Amino acid sequence: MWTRELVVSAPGKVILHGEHAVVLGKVALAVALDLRTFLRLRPGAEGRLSVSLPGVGVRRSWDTPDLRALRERIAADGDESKSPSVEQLDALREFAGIAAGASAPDSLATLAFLYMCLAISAKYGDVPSVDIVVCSELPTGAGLGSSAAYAVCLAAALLMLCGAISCPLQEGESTARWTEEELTLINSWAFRGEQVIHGNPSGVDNAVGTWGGALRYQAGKITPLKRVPTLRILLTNTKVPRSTKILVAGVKEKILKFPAIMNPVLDSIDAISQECQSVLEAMPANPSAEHYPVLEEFFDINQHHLNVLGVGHPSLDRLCQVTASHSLHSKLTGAGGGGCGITLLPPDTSPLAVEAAKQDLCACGFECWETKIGAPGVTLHCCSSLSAQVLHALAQS
Ligand SMILES: Nc1ncnc2c1ncn2[C@@H]1O[C@H](COP(=O)(O)OP(=O)(O)OP(=O)(O)O)[C@@H](O)[C@H]1O
Ligand SMILES: C[C@@](O)(CCO)CC(=O)[O-]
Ligand SMILES: [Mg+2]
Repeated sequence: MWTRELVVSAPGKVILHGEHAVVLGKVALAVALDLRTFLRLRPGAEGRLSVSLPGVGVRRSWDTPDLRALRERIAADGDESKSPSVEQLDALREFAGIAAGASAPDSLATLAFLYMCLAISAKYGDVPSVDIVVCSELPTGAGLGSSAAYAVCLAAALLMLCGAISCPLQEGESTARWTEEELTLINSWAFRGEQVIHGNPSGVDNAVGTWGGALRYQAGKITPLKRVPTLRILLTNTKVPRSTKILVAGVKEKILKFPAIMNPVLDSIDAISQECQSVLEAMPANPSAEHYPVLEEFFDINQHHLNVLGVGHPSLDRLCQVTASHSLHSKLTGAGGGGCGITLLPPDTSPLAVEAAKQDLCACGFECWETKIGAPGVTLHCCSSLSAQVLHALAQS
C-alpha cells in the first residue's frame, strides 16, 4: 500500500544546436529549463488507479485487476531495452477506447501512461492503488520537451511505486534526488514513453529531463558539459501547434529522397554543435559581449540548415526577422514547424532594446519570456515545499 503524498518534477529543455540531426546520430547540445512538469502521487481508493492530466484534458481511472489482465494479454514483458510493439499499442488503444492512429495530445498521453505502467509493473510488480495528477509549466507541443518531462515524471513515479528505485526523501527533507544508477533506469523507461509519443525519439529530451544541467548527447551517449557560461536567452512561443512525431518523420523522408543533398547539411549541423561546445567550454563563467558574435553566427547558420531540412515555418521566419531588426539573433528550438524559438541576449543589450524586441514579438501574437538555463533534473519533493502556484495547479484537477 502507498501511504505518502509526494510530488515528482522534471524540467523541460532547450536545444541549443542539433535538433533533428541528433535523431540520425549527430551531436546535440541541450540545456534544462527553469520550467517544470509536476506529478503528484496520493494514496487512492483500494483496487483503483486514477490519472488526471488537466493539461491535455484526461481524467481516467481503472480497476487494477483489469490492468493486470491487460498486462498478461499484451505480454508486456517489462524489458526496458525493448521498444513498444505495434500489437501492444493497438491492444492498449482498444482497452482505452482510443481510435487507431489517433495522435491528439490526450490519446498519446493516455497511451504512454498505460504502456509505461504495464511494462514497468510486469518487471517490478504491481503498481499500488494511487491517484496521479500531472500539471506543467511547459507549453505542450511547443519544442520545450513537454513530452519528455511528462515521460520522465511517469518513469520515476512508477518505478518508485513498484519499488524498483528508492524513495529517497527522508522525513523532514523538502527535496531529494536519486542515485546515478536509479537515474539511468528512470531515463531508459522515460525513453520508452517518448517512443510512444514521438515514434522515433533520439533520447536527448528525456536525458535532459532526467539529469538536468547542460549536456552533449550523441547516439545515447550523455556527456555533461564541462563548463556552461551564464547565457541570457529569450524564449518565444509562436503558439503555432505542431507535432514532433510528424516533423521527425518528414525529415527522414527528405533525407531518403535527397541523401546526397541532405547528408552534408546534417554533417554541418553536427560540426556546429561540436564547435559550439568548444566555444562554450572555453568561455568565462560570465561572458562579455565580445564572446557572443560567434554564438550568434552559429544560430544564424543553423537556422538556415533547419529550414533546408523542412522544419521551418513562416512564424519562425517572422520571429527571426523581428529580432534581427533589433540586432538580435534567433533560431528555432526543438522540432520546429512552429513552436518555440530562442534568441541570444548579449550582456551589452540595453534593457530598452530587449523590451522593444519583446513588444514587437508580442505584437505578432507570440509570447516571450527570459529564461534561466541549467535547472536540476528529475527531483522528488515533499508537497509542503512546493510553491503555492504549483500546489494550486495540482489541486485544480
Ligand atoms: N502535461 C502533460 N500532461 C500529459 N501529457 C503531456 C503533457 N505535456 C506533454 N504531454 C504529451 O506530449 C505530447 C507533446 O509532445 P511533442 O513531442 O509533440 O511536443 P514537445 O515535447 O512539447 O516538443 P519537443 O519534442 O519538440 O521538445 C502531447 O501531445 C501529450 O501527449
Ligand atoms: C526534433 C528532435 O531532435 C528534438 C525534439 O525536442 C527529436 C528528438 O531528438 O527526439
Ligand atoms: Mg517531445
